[in-house]
Amino acid sequence: MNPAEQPSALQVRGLTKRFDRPAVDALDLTVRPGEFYALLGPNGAGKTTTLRMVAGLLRPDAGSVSVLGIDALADPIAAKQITAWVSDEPMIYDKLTPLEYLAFVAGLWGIDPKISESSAHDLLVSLGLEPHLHERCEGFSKGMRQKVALAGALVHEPRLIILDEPLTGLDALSARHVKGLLGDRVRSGCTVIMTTHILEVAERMADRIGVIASGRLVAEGTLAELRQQNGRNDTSLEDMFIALVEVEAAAA
Ligand SMILES: Nc1ncnc2c1ncn2[C@@H]1O[C@H](COP(=O)(O)OP(=O)(O)OP(=O)(O)O)[C@@H](O)[C@H]1O
Repeated sequence: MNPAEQPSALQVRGLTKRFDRPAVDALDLTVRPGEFYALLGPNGAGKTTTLRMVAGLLRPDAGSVSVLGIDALADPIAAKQITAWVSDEPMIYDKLTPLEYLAFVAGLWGIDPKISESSAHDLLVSLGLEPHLHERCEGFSKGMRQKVALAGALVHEPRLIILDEPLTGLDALSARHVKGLLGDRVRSGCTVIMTTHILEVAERMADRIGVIASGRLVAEGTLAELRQQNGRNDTSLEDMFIALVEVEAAAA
């Protein structure tokens, strides 16, 4: 397919969710196929709520979500088959070992165990879990559980990988493993959308960065484009982020 005809990896239009006040406010967002997209924003900006709606875990009040051309609200199962969602509060089955957990998830997706076994093994090894493959998850630290949950989310070879704060609480080596794995997936054509409060990660890894404040996209672009929009070439992402968020807070 001509790249110009390829559907967006994610296209969100007018996405809205209100709790006691608007959490996501008529949000438009487009992420291109094969892009590493970092979503930044202050606490309570609406990042998780947005991504939970995209992943089909929360029904929007209004708006549309399209994942690689699939209308995710009209056909949530088709959208979920090509999407991975990794929450910041991983849930795994404690009584299973990482290999058993991945075999269980592969079974849910109907994947042939002969195929899933070796890819599950490779996935867990790439995340540094080789010494723990046969230990029950109940004794695992939060970071180890996060990595098992990430591996589980990738078992069905999703084309769009959505992660909420995947690096929080990981030690330096684990963070490197996760970043390496995500980088590999992007190089093989997957799209990654990730929220993070670690601006250095966004700066280093993301092709484009979106900044959300009060449920709206207030800035978007490559780091160079964000600097240009800000009118300064020497500004750090942290300075730009704080300036954007302060402007939004003053306007609210
Ligand atoms: N289930 C819920 N019930 C009521 N309010 C909610 C619920 N989920 C989120 N909110 C509210 O919606 C707003 C957006 O929250 P959200 O978790 O999306 O922000 P966030 O950008 O992910 O923040 P953080 O960086 O702190 O994780 C907040 O004001 C939050 O209190």
